[in-house]
Amino acid sequence: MGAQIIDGKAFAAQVREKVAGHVAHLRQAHGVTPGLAVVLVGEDPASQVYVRSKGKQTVETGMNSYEHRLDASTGEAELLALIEQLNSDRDVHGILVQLPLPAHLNEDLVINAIAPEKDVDGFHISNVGRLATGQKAMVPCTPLGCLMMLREHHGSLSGMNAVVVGRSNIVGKPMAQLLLRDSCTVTIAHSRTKEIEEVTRRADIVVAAVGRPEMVTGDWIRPGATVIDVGINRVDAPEKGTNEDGSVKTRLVGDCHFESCAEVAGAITPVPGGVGPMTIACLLANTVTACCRMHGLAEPEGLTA
Ligand SMILES: Nc1nc2c(c(=O)[nH]1)N[C@@H](CN(C=O)c1ccc(C(=O)N[C@@H](CCC(=O)O)C(=O)O)cc1)CN2
Repeated sequence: MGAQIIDGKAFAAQVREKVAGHVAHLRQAHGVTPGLAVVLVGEDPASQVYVRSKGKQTVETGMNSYEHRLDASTGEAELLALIEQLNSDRDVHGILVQLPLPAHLNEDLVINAIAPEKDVDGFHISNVGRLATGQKAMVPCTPLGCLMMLREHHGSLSGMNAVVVGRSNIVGKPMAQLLLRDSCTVTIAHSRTKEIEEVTRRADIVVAAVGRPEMVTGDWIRPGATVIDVGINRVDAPEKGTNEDGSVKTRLVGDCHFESCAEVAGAITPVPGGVGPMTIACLLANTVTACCRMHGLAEPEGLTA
């Protein structure tokens, strides 16, 4: 393995430290405590873990955490009424609705009901448009985390060739916008891209966000390129044996085949411990940013796009 490992866990800890420092300053100098409201509908086990972790880290960094857990059968009107209440609550600076929502709820409708200035996920159509047109926006947490790691690793990204594999609204598209804003030459590749390996082989930076386990292999990567793996896929791991109930044990893998990519790349993020931890750290950063913007205060340095 030749590649340097980009340690997202350690980098996320640094981001949280910066967030905590700025929160302490806001409280002492301005008497303001940022507050984050997280809404979870239903009992999806992974979502429950993420929401618990968000609440814990919010409190650990000195902010107020407001958790709203709603039954899986909650109707749209009830959810929208809660969002309306949080929109007008002056103690709440950030609002996040954990995704995925149960199938009977319209995700776009719900997200667009959040006040754009409190939309710490950066998913509201107004923030999407502002990002695309180079205006001040709330930026989606996962792409923001990737950008922070790339800036830390490379310094300037100006003039680099970046290929984003995946075109989702949550990661692929905003990632491409952020790289463009940092003056990269950006290509978005996807499942229909012809000779995709040749496209990625031209890249100085490959961001893989397709949701397909280990799709990107070492022969897709230009020697020395930086690989950011956004995928978090749980796959069977028969080599680890079975659980007490007889089911096969599992392991997490990214969208990149780690071993073969790491042979060729100059730097790579692992899964787990790469992009994932940065997602929650950037949520905390966005909450502080939203709070500062709402109160007309200086934004923390190094925590925004
Ligand atoms: N409203 C939102 N919903 C969802 C988002 C989001 O950004 N906003 N992202 C994901 C889930 N997510 C946060 O919500 C998230 C996913 C993964 C991790 C993480 O740290 N992963 C670890 C591995 C964890 C494990 O062992 O299972 C890692 O990669 O090291 C954090 C947050 C979907 N929903």
